[in-house]
Amino acid sequence: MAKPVTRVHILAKELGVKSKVIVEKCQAEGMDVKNHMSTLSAGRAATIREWFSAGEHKTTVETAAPVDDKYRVNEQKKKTVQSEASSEEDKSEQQEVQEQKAPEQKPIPRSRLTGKTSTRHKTAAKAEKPEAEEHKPEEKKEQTASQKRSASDEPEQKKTDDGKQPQMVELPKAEDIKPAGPRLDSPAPAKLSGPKVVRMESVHKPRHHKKRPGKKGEETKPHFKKKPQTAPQPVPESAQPQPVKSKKDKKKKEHKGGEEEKIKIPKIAKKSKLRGRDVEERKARLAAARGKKVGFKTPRKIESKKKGEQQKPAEQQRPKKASISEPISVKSLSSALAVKVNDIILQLMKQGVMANANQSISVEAAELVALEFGVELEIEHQKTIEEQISEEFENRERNEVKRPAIVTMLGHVDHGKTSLLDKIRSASVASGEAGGITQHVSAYQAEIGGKKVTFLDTPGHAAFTSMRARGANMTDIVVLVVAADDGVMPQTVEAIRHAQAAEVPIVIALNKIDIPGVDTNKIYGQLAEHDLVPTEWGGQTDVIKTSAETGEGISELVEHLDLVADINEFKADPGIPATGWVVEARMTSTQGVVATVLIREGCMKKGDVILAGSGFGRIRSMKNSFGKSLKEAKSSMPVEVTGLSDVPSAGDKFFILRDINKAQKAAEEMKSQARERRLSKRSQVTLDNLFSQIEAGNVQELKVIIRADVQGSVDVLHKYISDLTTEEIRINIIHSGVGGVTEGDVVLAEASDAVIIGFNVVPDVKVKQLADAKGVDIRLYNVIYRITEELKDAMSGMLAPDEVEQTLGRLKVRDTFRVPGVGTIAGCYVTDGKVTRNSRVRLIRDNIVIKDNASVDSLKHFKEDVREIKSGYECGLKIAGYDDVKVDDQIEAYEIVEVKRTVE
Ligand SMILES: Nc1nc2c(ncn2[C@@H]2O[C@H](COP(=O)(O)OP(=O)(O)OP(=O)(O)O)[C@@H](O)[C@H]2O)c(=O)[nH]1
Repeated sequence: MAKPVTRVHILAKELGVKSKVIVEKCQAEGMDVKNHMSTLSAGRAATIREWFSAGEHKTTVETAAPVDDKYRVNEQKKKTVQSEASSEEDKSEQQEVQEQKAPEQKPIPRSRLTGKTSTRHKTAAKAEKPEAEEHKPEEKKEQTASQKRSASDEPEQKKTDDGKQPQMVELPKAEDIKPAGPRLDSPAPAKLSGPKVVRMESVHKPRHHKKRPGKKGEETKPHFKKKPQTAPQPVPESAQPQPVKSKKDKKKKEHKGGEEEKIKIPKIAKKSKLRGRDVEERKARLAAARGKKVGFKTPRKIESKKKGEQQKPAEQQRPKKASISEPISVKSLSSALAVKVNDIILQLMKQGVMANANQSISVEAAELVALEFGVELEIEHQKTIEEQISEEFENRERNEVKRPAIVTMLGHVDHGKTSLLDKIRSASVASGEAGGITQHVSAYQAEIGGKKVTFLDTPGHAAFTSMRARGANMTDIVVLVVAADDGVMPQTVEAIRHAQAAEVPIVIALNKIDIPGVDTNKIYGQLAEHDLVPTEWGGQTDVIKTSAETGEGISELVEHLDLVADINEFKADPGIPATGWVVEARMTSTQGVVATVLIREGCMKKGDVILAGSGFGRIRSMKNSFGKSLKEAKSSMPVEVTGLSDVPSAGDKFFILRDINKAQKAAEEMKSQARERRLSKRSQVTLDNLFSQIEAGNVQELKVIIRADVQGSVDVLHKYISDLTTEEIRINIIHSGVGGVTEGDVVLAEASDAVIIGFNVVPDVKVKQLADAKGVDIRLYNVIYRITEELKDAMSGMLAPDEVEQTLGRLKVRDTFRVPGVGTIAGCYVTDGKVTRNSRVRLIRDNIVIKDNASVDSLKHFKEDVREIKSGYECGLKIAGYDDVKVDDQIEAYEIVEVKRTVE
């Protein structure tokens, strides 16, 4: 659906110029346009189009100072912009060719040129149709000639692109064209009021930019409906008829007669007055036109424009610009926009956002609402106290010294992570650490042979990644544990991806080396396949052979990790007040809140004021990972502290502060912000918002996770998707694998801001729920070209998922019945949602799609035909045209719904 307004970057894309150029030009002309995200009314957009269109869109008064020719978009340039294939070099060559050609073309009226007809010609032709009817046969002839020429121009055009020969051929022929008189089917010229309008709006640029991408085989993919391109109908000015006798049109005719320059000069002098009136008039016309045709404009606006001066008091009071600070609640938006809360709730509902007055909404939702009410919304990001404190800590002067490395162990199940950690810890105890192993701890510092290393014992890859997702990049090094008797297994690969995504050094612990007959070379080969070429093979990855059983290689591993810390210069100032992360925290009945924190840098003492997430207080007690009471702890040390007022979350930052009141204020603020955050949606990169994120400079790299039914598909997708990398955006496939989308994929996608592409696979219900909760975009396909098409469209801001699949329910096949003459009936149990007679269904076996997009032939409850069956009931279902249903198969019921786009 078209929108009443647009944004600078969208218009820039359309015109093929940089947003910055438009912004600068607008500012120079006194328009209130701030940046590439600024909204533009349709009137303004039309004015800007004219500035940048080298005379094609004659829609506004000629009041603005001319745009520098290099920014004007002529036909040739537009073509270049649209053509994805053309390189920067081509562009500059093309410009050169045009510049050389320009003096030749100048004296020739545009209407005489063959090739593509400009919008202006179309207008002229339309306006003069009645008289032209008399010359129809002649015109038809001309049309055919033009068509031929236009077709033959294509190769000529290409030559130009190659820099061999410029376009605009057959100019003399065009002079022969003498179409005269208007055509019958032309609409009557618009009658407008307003004395200062020099030229009328004649041809609208198609407003609908968001359409489904074209199907395979189509040469081009128009993103909006173009009027069928008829043959060019150039109308020489001399032959133009004058059907309208009004003064205004006479004036218009004068302009067409080539006296534009003369008229421009006095208009420039009256610039500001004219612009205001003209823009207002244009807005009114466009609003009225839209209201009639598509009716998406709010009735309020149309009415107010119809009434002219008599605006409603509420609208009069409404500001043109408003600012608001995050988090944005419906109430605060209501007062900022001067719009009733109920009206805002209504607009949000139209966007599919359900919120009450006190609820927080996302920035995007707020911007869209503001847009609907014609208010430009500025979002002020107020620094939270935590951010202020964090900044203060970052900006402190430092006297840095080496600190122990912080290490996380990852690897396949049963490859020996826990055994290795236990061994290191007991070796550490044996090597003189006081106390004893009293309990299982989530982090501890080992000291073997004078080398200190801190180990984080996270429960799995997901925890490691979700910590990272929260900004808690606690780990300096990942130790990848690979059992020598088992080699690289699926979870090892997953761990490699997580570690690679975290961009931390990876050290391999080749464990269980004590087991006889292990083939290390085979494992090296497997590791090399995942870009981890061992140093023994001349690569960069260190492999330490260990045995948690015999203790072999343990001290070597610790020494090596210490060395990596040296090489990577993990440094910190041990003297400044400490800061770091919360590793885990719990409430106990005896000690209150007990939190294990990891000091990233600095020093903390018993009695210090601590702020950790929503908790604050004075440190009552402090213990090391062996249960020994401490008075002081330094960089890279994990310690257990008590004294916090509230249980912080794992991954929260902590700070040692001087002022307890400041700590209390910050903790309270964080508590309320955490609540607000939970309520408003997280803005994860999705294909829908990809373009706006690229434009805003938030994304230079699109991270993708691929899941497919077979390895062959994974390989093909790898190639196709990697090939989409452009100058503006790089595609980075961070993980790929065979089988359904897993929870691990979703966690990885969330942490890395990646999009998941599934080919012939589906996520199970739990995974889907997780993805929804985390705002992770899972895109499912069953045709490869659709993937590349949609990615391309997303990257160019043209994605139009106006048809969206909506899952209705899931069924489990409990039994199958063969009915002669009918086929196989699946005896199903609806485990989730519902299935209807009109649903589309897909058959899934082991998370792999076996049959998709099938319809339901029959749906029965016992012997009765039914329209739908809800969760908890059994049914007999026949999939149309498919009989290979097996017990334990899953059937997913879904429907395709049209969803209004909300993407900018
Ligand atoms: N022979 C031998 N066995 C080992 C070694 N390390 C671990 N094991 C055995 O391997 C099994 C699994 O070890 P764990 O330490 O529990 O493995 P894990 O990777 O922590 O497993 P999860 O915590 O389930 O992921 C246990 O029976 C250990 O005794 C080793 O170096 N040599």
